[in-house]
Amino acid sequence: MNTDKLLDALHTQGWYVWDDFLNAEEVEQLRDAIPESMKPAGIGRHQQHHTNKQIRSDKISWLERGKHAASDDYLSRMEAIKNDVNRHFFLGLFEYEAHFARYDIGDFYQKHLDTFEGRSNRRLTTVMYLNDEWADEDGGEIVIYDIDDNHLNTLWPKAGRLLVFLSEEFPHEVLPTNRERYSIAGWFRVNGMRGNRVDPSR
Ligand SMILES: O=C(O)CCC(=O)C(=O)O
Ligand SMILES: [Fe+2]
Repeated sequence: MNTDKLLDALHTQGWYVWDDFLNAEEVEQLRDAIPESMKPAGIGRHQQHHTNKQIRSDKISWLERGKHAASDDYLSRMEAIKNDVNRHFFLGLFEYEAHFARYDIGDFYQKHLDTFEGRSNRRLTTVMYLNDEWADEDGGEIVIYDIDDNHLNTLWPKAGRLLVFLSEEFPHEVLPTNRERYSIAGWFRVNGMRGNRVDPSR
C-alpha cells in the first residue's frame, strides 16, 4: 500500500479522499461481512451514552477481529495506515475502532466533530464507503467543513472510496439519504487516562 499521497494531504490540508482504496470485489466481500442486525448508534460513552435520533439515525455494528476475513483484512489495512502515519507525524496513534453503519432511507447524521463528549482521544477519522453507482438524487452525501464552518467538500458515498481526516479539525454531516447507504466509520485513537484508569475503548 502506497500512503505517500495520503501522508502528503494530511500534512498540507488535514484530509484526503482516497478513491479506489478498495476494488469492486473487495467492497463486495466487505458488504458480505455486514451483520444482519445492527443497533441504533449512540452518542457519547458510558453513562452519557444515549441514542438521539435528532442528531443521528444510523444503525451500527462494531468490527471485531475473527468474525469475517474481509473485515479482518480491512482492519489490517488500517493498521498499515496507522504505522505509516505514526512514522511520519509522531501522532502516537495506538488503537483503531470501527463500525459498520447503515443509513436507511431518510437517515442522516447532523453536523458534528468526532471528538465530542468523551471521545477526545480520537485523532484521525476514516470512512470507507460500500455503495455502488451513487447518483445525485440519492442524497446521503458527506459534507465537510473547516473549523470556522467554511464548506470544504461534498462527497458521494462511492464504493471503494476512503475518506481520512483529522478528527478534531473538521466538522462534517451526513445529509439524509434516499437510498440505503453503507459505510465503515473508524477512528485511530491515542492512549488517554481517565482518573487512574487507562481510557477504555468505546
Ligand atoms: O458515513 C459517513 O459519511 C460519516 C459518518 C460519521 O460522520 C460518523 O460516524 O461519525
Ligand atoms: Fe463523524
